[in-house]
Amino acid sequence: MAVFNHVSFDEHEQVVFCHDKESGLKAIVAIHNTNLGPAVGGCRMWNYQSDDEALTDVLRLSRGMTYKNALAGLTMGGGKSVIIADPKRQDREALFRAFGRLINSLGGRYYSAEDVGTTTADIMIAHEETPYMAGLEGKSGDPSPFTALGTYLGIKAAVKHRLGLDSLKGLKIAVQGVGHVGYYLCKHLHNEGAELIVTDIHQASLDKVATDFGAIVVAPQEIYAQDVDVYAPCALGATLNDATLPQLKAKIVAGCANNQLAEVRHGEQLKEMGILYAPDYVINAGGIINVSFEKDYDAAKSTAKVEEIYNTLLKIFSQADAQNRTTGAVADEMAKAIIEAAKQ
Ligand SMILES: NC(=O)C1=CN([C@@H]2O[C@H](COP(=O)(O)OP(=O)(O)OC[C@H]3O[C@@H](n4cnc5c(N)ncnc54)[C@H](O)[C@@H]3O)[C@@H](O)[C@H]2O)C=CC1
Ligand SMILES: O=C(O)CCC(=O)C(=O)O
Repeated sequence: MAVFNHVSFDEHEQVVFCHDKESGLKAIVAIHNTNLGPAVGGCRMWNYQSDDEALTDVLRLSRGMTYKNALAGLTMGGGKSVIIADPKRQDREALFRAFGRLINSLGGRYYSAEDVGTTTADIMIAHEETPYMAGLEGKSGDPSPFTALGTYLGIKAAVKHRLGLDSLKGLKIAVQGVGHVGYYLCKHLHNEGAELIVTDIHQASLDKVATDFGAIVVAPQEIYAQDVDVYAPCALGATLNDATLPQLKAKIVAGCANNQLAEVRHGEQLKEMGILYAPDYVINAGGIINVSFEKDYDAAKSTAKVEEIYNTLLKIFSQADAQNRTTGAVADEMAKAIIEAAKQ
């Protein structure tokens, strides 16, 4: 397993592999860039099929956090951690205590938080072993509702730009993944009168959105080809790839999942297809923005900053049109300028 020659290695500052025999913890922490401040990004717990798959994920996710934090105007660098384990695992205390000790050993270069497969309860356990945890209960808490708010506003910005509409009323929106963020997102969309088509691999989550918001449920492999206005990827990454792009009928792709494009060229393909893509790390910054307010937490201030995502996206969309470039290329350029300026 190569690290420095890995296809997703992007001059990461530090990659730490950890094993704890007693708890069985196997984790990787990737600190991508700290120009803007200590690295901050959540911890994902997943049944990775191999160490290499976990490494790829943490390298890609941590890079995304650097760009996300920069473009959201936060004084935080980018990092992420992954735990190789079943996310449904029941005995979690020893595991997250060991994880907390791992994070503590990094001395504050990286702060962790909740992500796919982890909960704020896990984060609170780890916090007993280290101060370097964010999204704490009683402080900023679960970032998911704020990620959902930002994603909802990002969908509205994309609809405004691509369809010229101020409301989502009557629009059809396909949501892939109705977990922590997906559920709250569906609530916003439903409240504004959108028609929802959803999928997930977890039946109880599907039942809940069907009951609460009248969503139509389809099988996971059927979500891409739905005749909808917006496709919102809200599960795992790399779902925009060679197999799925030809199926898309949506005019807009805008969702909260990290690393939606399998490769950069899939962003170019979306542009050629006339599909407006809201860059993932811009539209899904609501959670990390909320986490950034952890100290002296103020929900109103956090909400106001999350609302800025709407205008940031409109600016990216307009610039991409004017320069005939992909939205991803424009967002990357803006983020890189901020990261470089911080270095100076
Ligand atoms: N929680 C947060 O505040 C943030 C989350 N994100 C990203 O948003 C995405 C969702 O995050 P959460 O809602 O927190 O995670 P979650 O784990 O609560 O929800 C993900 C959902 O996707 C479903 N899923 C997994 N594979 C699937 C498949 N092949 N087809 C359909 N559904 C599938 C899962 O069953 C689960 O219900 C992730 O990519 C995460 O990295 C990004 C920024 C912040
Ligand atoms: O909101 C979170 O879960 C923490 C930040 C993060 O990991 C993310 O934005 O992907």
